[in-house]
Amino acid sequence: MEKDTSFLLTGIKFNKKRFAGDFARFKKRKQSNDDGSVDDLSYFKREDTEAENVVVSVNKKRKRKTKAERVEGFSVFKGSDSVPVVINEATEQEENNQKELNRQNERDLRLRKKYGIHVSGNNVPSPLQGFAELSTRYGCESYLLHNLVKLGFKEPTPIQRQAIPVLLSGRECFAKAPTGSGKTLAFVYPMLMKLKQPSKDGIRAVILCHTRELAAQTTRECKKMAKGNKFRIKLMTKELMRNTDFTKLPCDILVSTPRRLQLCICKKKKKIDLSRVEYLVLDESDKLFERSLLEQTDSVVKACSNPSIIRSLFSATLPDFVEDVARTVMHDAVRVIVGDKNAASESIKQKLIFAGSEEGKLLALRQSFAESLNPPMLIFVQSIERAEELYGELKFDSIRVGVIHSNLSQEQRENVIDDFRAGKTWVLIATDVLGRGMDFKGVKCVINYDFPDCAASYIHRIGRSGRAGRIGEAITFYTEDDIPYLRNIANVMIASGCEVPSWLIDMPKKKWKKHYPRRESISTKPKDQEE
Ligand SMILES: Nc1ncnc2c1ncn2[C@@H]1O[C@H](COP(=O)(O)OP(=O)(O)OP(=O)(O)O)[C@@H](O)[C@H]1O
Repeated sequence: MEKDTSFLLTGIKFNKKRFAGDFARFKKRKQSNDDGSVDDLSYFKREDTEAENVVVSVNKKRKRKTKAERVEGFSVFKGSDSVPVVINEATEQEENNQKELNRQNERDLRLRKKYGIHVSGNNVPSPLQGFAELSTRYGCESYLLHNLVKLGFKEPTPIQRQAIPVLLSGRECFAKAPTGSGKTLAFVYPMLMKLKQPSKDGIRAVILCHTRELAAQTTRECKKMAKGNKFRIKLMTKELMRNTDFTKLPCDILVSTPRRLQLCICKKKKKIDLSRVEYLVLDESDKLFERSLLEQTDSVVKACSNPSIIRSLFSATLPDFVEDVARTVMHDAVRVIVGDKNAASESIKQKLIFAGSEEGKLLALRQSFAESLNPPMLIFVQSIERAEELYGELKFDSIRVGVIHSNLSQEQRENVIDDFRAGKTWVLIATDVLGRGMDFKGVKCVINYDFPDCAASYIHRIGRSGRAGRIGEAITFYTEDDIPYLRNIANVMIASGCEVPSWLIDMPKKKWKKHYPRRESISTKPKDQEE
């Protein structure tokens, strides 16, 4: 490949011939493992009796096969007259196998239908009936199951039911599932299971996140899930970049933004070696493929050159172009979609409010605080400048308000997040830097003070509330400038099961380019007093 071409966008196909060995290895991998003994399986709901039946019937199948082999041996001694018996047995065996396969397929279909899981790809592994199957089917180590118990997770979420078996069976995967539906565990857990034990064999897994905040959060989640094992899980911080000889860095899982990792790849001396990476996750993958991050993401994907690498893409939004990239770059990948492709999480009550003007927005906001302030609450605006302006307006009101955007130092950003998590701040004003991936427990309400710039951004922003099955609320202010784009939001609302007034449905659709209208500044000062 030429030096400066994009790896992701050149339509590279996996060379099955060249990697025939790996290909065969994937095929050979067993999906069931009978020796997983965990003391604590009773904690998990025993929905998995069907799965156990499958394991039992697979064993039966094995037994039958042994019988067939014995018959074959017998026929050798007995002479040719026993051959027809062998053929009959073999045919019977094949029929039974086929019947069992059909039954399994039906069970899979039923389970996928129940949880709104849609899959495409060859031989997609069966979804999980429950967490206990991680042990019975995949021999998951008991410390990992104990960690699930400690985290209070009783049942897998739909994306976890399907994506975990896909990744455990060594398949690449691109997945879309609603915000707050546990995608992090869906990619971290199989990674920990596959890595098995810590090793000093260079960097073994990489998780790319679009912001430092998300990278820090994902590192923390990884550590929680890996507790009890001595995996080296590292966050790519400025200090690490500055002070580390990457040629000597033992690291099982590295979590980073694409920019920081690219800088380490391009270092002249002691640069990072990603050629042994076995697992690569692109979280918020559609964001990573946007123009601003594409080049950096591309260099990381290219540097992860291990031919048997397992790559996966996760997001709550999966535009067609990301699917196209996934299909060209990935090998025999499985596509997993949970719910409707253009929907937001169904647990969020979505409202649109016509605020008339910029002044109207501020009035409406203050009025809603006066009627019922329901913290913690996030307010999204379209720019750094507007975030500061709104903060300037609200900081003297009797609410605890904070602000976050990319012009703050790393330390300031960390402090703002810590204060919000700790409940010291009730209302956090943010730009889209916080619009994706961040998991703040119990955010009750998201206000889109400024209309989002695209449908995906709407879905991610409002998805900061209504997480892990909790109820959330999303209020979106709009002015005349935003009216042409209302229909696009209405589509998301309809797809997520919200009621939408008929006049909105009748509006014409407008192709949504990035929507950043020039807005009047946020201020209650009379115009002649503004600086
Ligand atoms: N099986 C489970 N049962 C209950 N809660 C879970 C389960 N799995 C994950 N969670 C919790 O759900 C919350 C949301 O998970 P996570 O942040 O992974 O969502 P996500 O799908 O990545 O969302 P987003 O698209 O916004 O990034 C977290 O607080 C997590 O601890």
